This record gives sequence, C-alpha cells and structure tokens, in this order.
Amino acid sequence: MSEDMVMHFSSNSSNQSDHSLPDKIAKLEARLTGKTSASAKPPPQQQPQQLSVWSSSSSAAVKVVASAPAGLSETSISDSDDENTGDFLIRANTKKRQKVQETNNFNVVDHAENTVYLKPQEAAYDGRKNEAETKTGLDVNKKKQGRGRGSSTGRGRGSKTNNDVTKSQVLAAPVSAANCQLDVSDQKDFKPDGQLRNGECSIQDEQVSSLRAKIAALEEELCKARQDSSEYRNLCQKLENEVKDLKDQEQQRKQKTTRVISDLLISVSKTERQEARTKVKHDSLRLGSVGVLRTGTIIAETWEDGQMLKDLNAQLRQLLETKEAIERQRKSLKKRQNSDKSDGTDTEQEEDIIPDEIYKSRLASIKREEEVVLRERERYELERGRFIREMKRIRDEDGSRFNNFRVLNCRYALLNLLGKGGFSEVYKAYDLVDHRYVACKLHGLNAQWSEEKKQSYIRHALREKNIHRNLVHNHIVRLWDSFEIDLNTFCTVLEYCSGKDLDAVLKATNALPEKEARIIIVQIVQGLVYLNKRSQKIIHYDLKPGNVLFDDFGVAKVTDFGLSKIVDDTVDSQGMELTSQGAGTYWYLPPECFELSRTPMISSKVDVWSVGVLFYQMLFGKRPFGHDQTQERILREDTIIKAKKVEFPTKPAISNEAKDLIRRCLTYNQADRPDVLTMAQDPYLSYTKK
Ligand SMILES: Nc1ncnc2c1ncn2[C@@H]1O[C@H](COP(=O)(O)OP(=O)(O)OP(=O)(O)O)[C@@H](O)[C@H]1O
Repeated sequence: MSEDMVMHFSSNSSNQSDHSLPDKIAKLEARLTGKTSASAKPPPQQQPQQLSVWSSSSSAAVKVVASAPAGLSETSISDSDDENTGDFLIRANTKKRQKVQETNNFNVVDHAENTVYLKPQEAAYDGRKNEAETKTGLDVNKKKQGRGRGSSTGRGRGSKTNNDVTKSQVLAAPVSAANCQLDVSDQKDFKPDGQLRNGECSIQDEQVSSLRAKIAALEEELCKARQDSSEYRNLCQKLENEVKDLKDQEQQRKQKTTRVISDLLISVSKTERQEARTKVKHDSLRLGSVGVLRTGTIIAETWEDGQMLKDLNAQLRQLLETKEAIERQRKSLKKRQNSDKSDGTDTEQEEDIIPDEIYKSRLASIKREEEVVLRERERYELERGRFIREMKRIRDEDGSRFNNFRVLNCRYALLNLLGKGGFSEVYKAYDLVDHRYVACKLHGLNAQWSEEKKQSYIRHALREKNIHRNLVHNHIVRLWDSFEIDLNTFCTVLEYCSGKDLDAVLKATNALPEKEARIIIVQIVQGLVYLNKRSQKIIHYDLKPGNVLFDDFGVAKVTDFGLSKIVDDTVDSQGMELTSQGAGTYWYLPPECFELSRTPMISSKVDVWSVGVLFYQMLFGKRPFGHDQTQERILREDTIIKAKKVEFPTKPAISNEAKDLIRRCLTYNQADRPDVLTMAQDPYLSYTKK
C-alpha cells in the first residue's frame, strides 16, 4: 500500500482537496511575497521553537498526525490544519532544508530513498526514530512527550485503539517518503528563494491534501472492510449455529429413524414369531408332535405321528384290504372255473371272463391309488422334516438368551433365530448403520467347559475369523464384522443369505434335476478356485450341504471356515499335515483323512472329494458312502476307508459327463485325484461341454 501511495504521491495532488485549501494557498502566497492578507494571522510566538523540534525530521507530517490526541478522527487531523499550518509547514521545511544543507545531504537522500520503500509500520517506526535522534539535546520531557504521542499504543492519552495505530502507521510511510523526496529534489533543483518557497508550499499543500484524501478514502475502505468483516463474522457465526442445529437435528432424526426402524423390525419379528408358533401348533396336529416318555426316572422325548400320516396309512390299509378282497374273489372265480373244467361243464366262458376283467381293472386302479398315497406319504415325510427343523428352531429360540431383540455393539438389532449349530446360534439381524440385513453368529463358550477346552475353542474361533474376514468373493459368504459381547461370548457378523441352505433344499426335494445340481456345483467350485488362487491357499475342509447357503437370487455361497486350513508356502505336492484329525463331517471327507497309521497329509484334494459327494447327493438324493450310517458307525466300520469305487443308481438318469466328474472327484488314491484348479478346468464345469 505504501508503494502505491508513493506512486500517487506526485501525480495526484488535486483531487478531493480540503475546501479551505485554495484559500490557504492564497494566504500563504501573500505571506511569502510579503503581502499579508487581512485575514491572515501572524504566526504564534512559540512556532519557531516547535519547528526546531520537528524540522530535522524527515517525517514532519507524521508528527502532526501521530501526535494527535487519542481518539481524534480524520476530521481532527483536518482541523489541526488551520490557517497557520501552511505557514508552519513552510517554516518547517525551510528549517529542515537549512538543517539538511548544514549537515550531510547524502544522509538525507539515503534516508528519503530508504523511507519511500518502507512498509507503513517501518516507516512509522523510522519516523519516530528520526524524531528521537533529532531531538537529542532538547528538553527531555518534550522528547518523552513526543514519543509518547507518536507511540502506536497511545498510552499517553486515553485509549487509542489498534485501528488508530494502523491509521497512524499507514499515514506515516507515504508522508515521510514525500518529505524525503521533496528534500532531495530541493537539493537537486535549487531555485531562487521566493519562487522556491512558493512552489514548494503549493506542492506540499497539494500533496498533503491528496494524501489526506487518500487517507480518508482508505479509512473509509478500512471502515467498510471492518464492517464487512464483522458482518461476515456474524454471518459465519450464524451459519455455524445453523450447521450445528442441522447436525443436531440430523442426529436426532437418525436416532428417531433408528428407533422407528427398530420398532418396526421388532414388531414384524414378533408377528413372525407368533405366526411361526401358530403354524407349528396347527401343523402339529397334521404332522406330529414331540411327546414325553417316562420310564422310571428317565424321561425321554418321543415322536408322535400326526393325523395326516395316520390318514394316509389308513388309506393304504384300506386299499390293501380292498386289493386283498378282490384278489380273493379272483381266486375263487379261478377255482370255480377250474372245477367246472374238471366236471366238463365249462359252458359259460364269457360270463367268467368278464368278472375277471373287472377284478383286474379294479386292482390296477387300486395300484394307482396306492402310488398316489405313497407319494403323499413321501411328501409328508419331507414336510415332517421341515416341521421338526422348525420346531427345533423355535425351541432353541425360546431357550436362547439373545431372544429379547437386543441391539449388539450399538448397531446390530437381533431379530429371529435362524438356527443353532454345534457351538453357536445364528440370528437374523439388521445393521442399523449400513441398513441391511445380516446374520449374527453368536459363539458361546459353555460355562461347564474346562479352561483348556475354552481356550481351544477361542483359538479355533479366532482362526476362523482371521481366515474368513479377508475373503471377498461372490461365492463365499462375507464376514463383515466381529466383536466381543461378554467374557464368554463373541459375535461374527456375516452376509445374510435369505434362501435356504443346501441341506434344507435337499431335505425338501430329495434330489435335484441335473441342470440345477450342475450350476450349484459350478458356483461352489468357483469359490474353491478363489481360495486356491490366493497367495495363502485355503482348504475349506468342511464342505457339506449345511455350509452352502443361497441368497435372494439363488446364488450359492460357501460358508463356515471353522475347520479351514491355511496351506503353508513351504507345503509341497504331498500336502500338509492334518493336525485336527477327527473333526469334520465324515460322509464328505476323503479316505486320507481317516488314515491312522501316520499323520495324514492333506491338500485342496480334500475339498475335491467333498465336491464329488455333494454332486452325487444332489443328483441321487443320497450320499455315495455310508448314507444311512451314523458318524460313529462310519468310523467304526471304516466305511470311507473302504470307499474304493463309486456306484451309480440307475435312476434318475444322469449324463455320462456328470458321472465322469463324480468319478474323478471320488478318486480313492489322493495322488491320482485332481486338485481344485485342475478339477475347475473340467469342460463340464466350464459349460464347454453340454
Ligand atoms: N450367513 C447366513 N445367512 C443366513 N443363514 C445362516 C447364515 N449362516 C448360518 N445360517 C443358518 O444358521 C443355522 C446355523 O448355522 P451354523 O453355521 O451355526 O450351524 P451348522 O453349520 O448347522 O452347524 P456347525 O457350524 O456346528 O456345523 C443354519 O441353519 C444356517 O442355515
């Protein structure tokens, strides 16, 4: 700003001048030429003394302003420029010139040049410094006073604000510069005394008035800027308050929304629970119920068949009785025909043929009816399976300590129980942050367990979590989150799969058409390929129908990494040691897992075997080895160790390609069995073979 002002200093001297300025100039001219104007007052006596104080300063104008009493505005500065001021300025400059000529011209020039380019603050300080230097030898009190007035703090007189300080500083620099420049030009272009004074005076007046105008404009700008800034500050404050209010409102809205969503979900879940129980109650008449059988002190649960089965069995009995009666009739007819033949009275052949045809036709229709009833009974059995599963779920839900719609981790609103596994309960839940359904798997440690067993379970569960959380694939159930609930329970949050699991599907339909079974296997294999293409390969080790879930759209996803093994980089083609032998579901594990003579070596080929069993079960509605056997019997009878060759039922008919794939997967010898990546290249799985 100071540079700017200096630039304008010499060029802009006429605009916005003081109204009394022409008048003053006229007076000054009159005085300089000796014609004292009638209205002009003689200079006061003390002025020369004052001038002697200020004249040596290169910033006389600064003194005028800076020493103005605190609180004086621009108007006060103007007021101080009375009629005497012109005279005072002339004298001051004259004195100054004399002083400069007496002393070193170069000093002044240097000073002027330096001052011109100083910042306002520096200029103000410079002005004060020069003043102080010049005043050396003068009255100490005066010197102090001068400095006090010039000081930006304005402590001497009342409280001058910082703004005032700035004003003084802004004013100081250009004026100092102006004076200095004037001094320099004075020395360079020396002119006859009267002419010089006259010219100087008018130039200075013009400069002063121009400067004043500039100052006034600047102050006005400053004032406006201050006003603007305070308005902006107020506006900012207002906006900040508004933002805060909005945030608060948003927070409240969120809380309210969350509450409303939770309430709605809870009421829907309650209704679902109610409906589920009513349906079970209703169906139990038709499908059966669990009764209690007491034998001495032992109480055992027994299954009591429902009315539907009783009716179907009654129908079958009825049909059987009718069939037997007809058979009896037919027999007696035949007997009579034979005795007639032996008597030689076999004359009415036609009469005997017709009743026999009637009996035969009736028997055929009874057979059809029987088939219908048998199909009904099969349906009943599947329905009963679902019903028992649902009854068990309801019972588990009623017995669960998490059945009271808790919100876990301030985020997951537990709804209804989906099912209970060996050591865990899985709840359908709603994620109140990401707004989606999830499955919360609650892993509980049994208080009765030994410390060792608890530790082992925790290790196992943590391993599962660590393996699972990094898996991101369309055919692998996502693990979103995990956290501790209390000392004995923790939760893993899984992608919610709204469809049934494959176990439930197979229980409901027994066998699947090859087309459907094929696409499910393809998806499982894709998930396995992902596990085997990672830098850390993973063996799932527990592939079974219960661990294949379906989402809304029927996409199959592999879950449950509780028994999974991470394959070490150092593991060769022989595979890695199986350290947790005995775990897993035996129908789905290959022969090498039952090796007792040495520690089994396993690889991804374990999962390939399981894929073969799964595919077989989907196609034929039963497992290839030990289908009707219990886990314990499979172990006892070495069922899988003896599973050297797979046999296919004649029905349903399936393609040779499907059979070939199953045979390859169920290759007894581990070394000859393909691994996951090799199996995945089978043309049947990549749909390159129809
Ligand atoms: N992500 C999920 N989405 C929907 N349902 C699920 C999910 N995970 C598990 N379930 C259901 O919850 C029930 C219990 O599952 P869980 O995995 O605990 O038991 P499991 O596999 O039957 O037993 P275990 O793990 O002891 O072998 C099953 O019926 C399963 O279908």
